[in-house]
Amino acid sequence: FVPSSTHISQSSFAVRRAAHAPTCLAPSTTQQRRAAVVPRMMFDQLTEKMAGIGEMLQGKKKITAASVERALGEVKRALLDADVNLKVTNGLIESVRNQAVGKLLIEGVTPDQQFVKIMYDELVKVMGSQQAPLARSTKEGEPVVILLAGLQGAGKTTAAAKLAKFCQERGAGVAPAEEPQPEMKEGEVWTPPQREGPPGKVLLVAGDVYRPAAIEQLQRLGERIGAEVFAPGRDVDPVDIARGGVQYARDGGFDAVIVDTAGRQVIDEKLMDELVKVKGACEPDEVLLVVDAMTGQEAATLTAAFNERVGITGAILTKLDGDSRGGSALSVQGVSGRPIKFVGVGERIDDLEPFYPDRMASRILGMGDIVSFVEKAQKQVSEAEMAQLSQKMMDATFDFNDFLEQSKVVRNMGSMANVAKMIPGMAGKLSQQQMDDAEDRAERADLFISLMLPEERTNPDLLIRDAAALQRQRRIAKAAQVRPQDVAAFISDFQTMRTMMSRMSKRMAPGGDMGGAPGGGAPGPGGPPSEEDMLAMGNRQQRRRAAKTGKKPAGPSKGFGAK
Ligand SMILES: Nc1nc2c(ncn2[C@@H]2O[C@H](COP(=O)(O)OP(=O)(O)OP(=O)(O)O)[C@@H](O)[C@H]2O)c(=O)[nH]1
Repeated sequence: FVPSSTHISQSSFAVRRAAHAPTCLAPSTTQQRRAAVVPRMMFDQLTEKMAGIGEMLQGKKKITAASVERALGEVKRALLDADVNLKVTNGLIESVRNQAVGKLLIEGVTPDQQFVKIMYDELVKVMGSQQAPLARSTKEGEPVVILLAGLQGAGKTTAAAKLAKFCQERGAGVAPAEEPQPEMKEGEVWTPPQREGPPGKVLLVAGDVYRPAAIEQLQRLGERIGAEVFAPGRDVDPVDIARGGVQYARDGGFDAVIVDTAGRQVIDEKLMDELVKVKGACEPDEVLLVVDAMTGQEAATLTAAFNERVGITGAILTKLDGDSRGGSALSVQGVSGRPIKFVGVGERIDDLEPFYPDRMASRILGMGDIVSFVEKAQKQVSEAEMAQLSQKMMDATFDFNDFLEQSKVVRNMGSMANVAKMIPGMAGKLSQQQMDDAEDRAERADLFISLMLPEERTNPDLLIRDAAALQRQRRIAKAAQVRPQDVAAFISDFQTMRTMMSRMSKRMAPGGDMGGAPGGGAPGPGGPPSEEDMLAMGNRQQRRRAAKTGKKPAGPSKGFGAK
């Protein structure tokens, strides 16, 4: 299993369905995608500019004051354009300047690399340096109490359910008090361990009695994740609801209790007072402000205001998938002194991630984020499945069902844009058009496979070598309303990919010339195959094909399923 290359190749290899499939889902999918294009581009702009700044110092022998000033001018513009708070921006620039100017070059490190490293360290620092873990209960044997606050529509109710699911799965914050939180050294990251045994018992408390549908929304979400919801109703005082909810959780042996509260349109004194009282009544271990990333640096100002008025322990930054200009992520800690603990990256219940300053800095600098990419991939595919899959790759028995399964994994990881952002070197490299095309091509590949007979899916040779292979391909093309060549191209590229995967897996397996690590066929110490390896393999194939047919090898391949 090779997460990056396999997934990306499948996505980019797949074919446009929207144009052909008679489905009413296509327009809304496209609309949603378009809606997300503009804001997402804003974050990409920051990444693009950052990449350009490193290039400004390329070829220089040492970092001079003049070159640093020029680069810093660009950094400042990029940060302000991304709506980063002015004070935070100035602090960051000053710090980078102090470190960069006159810095002696480390042997083997170019000035641009050194500058980028300084920038990276400063970005990480500005965002709080380390991942701030969810609090644990301070009272032995009692549930951890988490209070959520925020403005209307920030995503508070959704965040409550997402957090409940996170606590059920990870057991974060629900460990017994006698188990001390590990001491973390500078730069070390603590990730809550995956919970063993039954899921954590989490209670959701419906304390938003003002928005008519808030209680029902929480009940629906609770039902979906199998978490009990404490909801005495809209006529009860929110302070009593919070107190009663926490007591109910204590009596019922819950591991965590999450209290949802009423949203505010603006900072409203009356509701703020009520929040202070709710806090007093439920004595939370954690008070998290849910803020919307779309509001840029406003999210940071709001966090500071709530902290001053109510006292909070951190923030959940939502909708980072929609507008990740960076302004909010980069400003919250610096302006409010409170860390971002989680980020919301989509509307689905699983779309909540702990916030890692280092990974975010990598993304901003366009260095990609292989760590969270692999983590996400691992969550989707169990180790046993990975071992089975890599065996299939080695034996070249990877079939169309496996292909579909893999496509599903990629989809579950998010949009093509999100996946691409996490791969080093890919961030900012693909245009929106290219990503849309890749997603559409993947959908069309799925369509072709859905039109195959079960025996064709498990035995691709029926579509490749069988006497009736051409007839079978034509049948699929007709049903999909595409040209037979389109199906033929897809199948031929599938076969090429299968052969390539088999060779690659063998090379990476223990004893192979790329010396893979034991188990699962994951890339070994030699790392994943290089681009040259991939090309060499493609060329070898072309040469072999050319030798067979007596024709000269064609130019560079246009890719799987390309028209
Ligand atoms: N794209 C995206 N949408 C989100 C995210 N979090 C929440 N939303 C959406 O934002 C909208 C508002 O979310 P709610 O959870 O209802 O907001 P709320 O803060 O509870 O609203 P009030 O109760 O009015 O204060 C919903 O449509 C959610 O699906 C996220 O991380 N990404």
